[in-house]
Amino acid sequence: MDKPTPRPHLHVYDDGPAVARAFADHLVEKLRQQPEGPLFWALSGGSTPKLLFKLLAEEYGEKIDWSRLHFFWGDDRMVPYNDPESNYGEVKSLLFDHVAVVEDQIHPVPTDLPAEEAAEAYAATITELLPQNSDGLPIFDINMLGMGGDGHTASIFPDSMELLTDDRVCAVAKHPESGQLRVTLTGPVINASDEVVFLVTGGSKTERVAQILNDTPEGEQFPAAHIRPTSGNLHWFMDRDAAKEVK
Ligand SMILES: O=C1O[C@H](COP(=O)(O)O)[C@@H](O)[C@H](O)[C@H]1O
Repeated sequence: MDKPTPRPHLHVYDDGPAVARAFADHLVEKLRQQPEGPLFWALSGGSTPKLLFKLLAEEYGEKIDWSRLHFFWGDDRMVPYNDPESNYGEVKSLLFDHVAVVEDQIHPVPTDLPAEEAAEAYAATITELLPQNSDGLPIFDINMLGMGGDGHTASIFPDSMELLTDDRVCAVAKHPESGQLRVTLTGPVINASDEVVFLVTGGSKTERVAQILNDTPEGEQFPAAHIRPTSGNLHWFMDRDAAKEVK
């Protein structure tokens, strides 16, 4: 018999800033519980992470041993690092420029390469640096994700569900409306993470969150519903608006 999928841990706070603070505290606690060694963190873009990076820079500079953190991205857009669309560029200006991170431990997607080459090079970097599970998949300690209003996560969109089972570490994705190219971690890699944490806020996500977390048949068509780490450590940090219709 298949093992039942454990229920995600749901955490609901008043608003986006409270969600960002709760995640920052969660990170501090994770470092405390795992007091030695590196912590491999896959970051995401999005509105709530922006609040998080600003908060970490302003209030957590001294609370975190930054030398233990190794930074990667769950997805990034194929734009220069100084483009406002760059997920890496955002973290650099909001966080890395203000705290004692170790430069050599920051691993952005090499967006100066053509997209397919960038995906392959990024997969090679991740494979070289991270520990692997028995299936040869890299293990991120924390994979932080957002969810778009269309149910996408990382850059796995509803029209490219095959990326949820792709056997590569990274793949090229295309935004369904703008056609913008991106590099994303694939589903098996996200699900091999020791812990996955969604940060989702705002009333524009209420219906999608309910479809996914209430286990409705409609929810299955959205990539975010298929993120079920084999470790069982799945957390959804939400504000009241996003979680309003979760039963
Ligand atoms: O395109 C992206 O969007 C998602 C969700 O962002 P949000 O602003 O709706 O929270 C994000 O997780 C992903 O990294 C980003 O590239």
